[in-house]
Amino acid sequence: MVITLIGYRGCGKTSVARLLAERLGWDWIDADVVIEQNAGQSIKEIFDTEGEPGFRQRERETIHQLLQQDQLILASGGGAILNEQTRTDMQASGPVVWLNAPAETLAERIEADALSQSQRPSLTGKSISAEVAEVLEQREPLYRETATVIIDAAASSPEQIARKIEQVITEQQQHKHSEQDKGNLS
Ligand SMILES: Nc1ncnc2c1ncn2[C@@H]1O[C@H](COP(=O)(O)OP(=O)(O)OP(=O)(O)O)[C@@H](O)[C@H]1O
Ligand SMILES: O=C(O)C1=C[C@@H](O)[C@@H](O)[C@H](O)C1
Ligand SMILES: [Mg+2]
Repeated sequence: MVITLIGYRGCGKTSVARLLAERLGWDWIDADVVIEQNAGQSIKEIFDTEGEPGFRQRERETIHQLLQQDQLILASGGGAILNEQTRTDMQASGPVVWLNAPAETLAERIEADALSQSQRPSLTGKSISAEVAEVLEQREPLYRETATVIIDAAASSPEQIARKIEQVITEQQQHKHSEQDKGNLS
């Protein structure tokens, strides 16, 4: 089983993936980092040389591979859910957790993170706050549709969020098993 974290840049996927993996004793990995390692280029360089379509193809292939692992927390890229096959692959591999936060919170976090800004290409050429508002609105239905768990990622710390995810997923698994037991008895 793989637990996949989805959500816009700055929602906390990397921070929470590490903490959740520690709690469960699982591995964690960041899809963006694997894409960069495989390409030997930064995401910005991939966008420059291959355009967004080239990056998206690499992203789809990388996530497909990573989802073959077991006991893994996968921090996906902010736009990974744009691909239908990736959405289906994520759901088939285990719980998909959307870290949901308002556009203003995301923009504040992205603006405060100089490293992220230098390494991540602009998607629209607009200011960060205008881009987050516009792109989040487009993607929100896809995050919602793909998620099997939705978590408020603005109101609490990464530690609290990791604890909450563990709790919700454990409850969902217990429910699934008790439904299967009922099916086996009937
Ligand atoms: N729950 C939180 N409360 C406050 N700050 C947070 C929270 N989660 C993450 N942050 C901060 O927001 C920034 C972005 O977090 P992080 O890198 O984990 O997000 P991400 O979803 O992996 O972003 P990206 O898509 O750019 O990789 C970091 O500076 C992190 O410390
Ligand atoms: O939101 C997006 O489309 C992106 C988010 C990042 O995680 C990277 O995957 C890349 O910069 C694209
Ligand atoms: Mg990250």
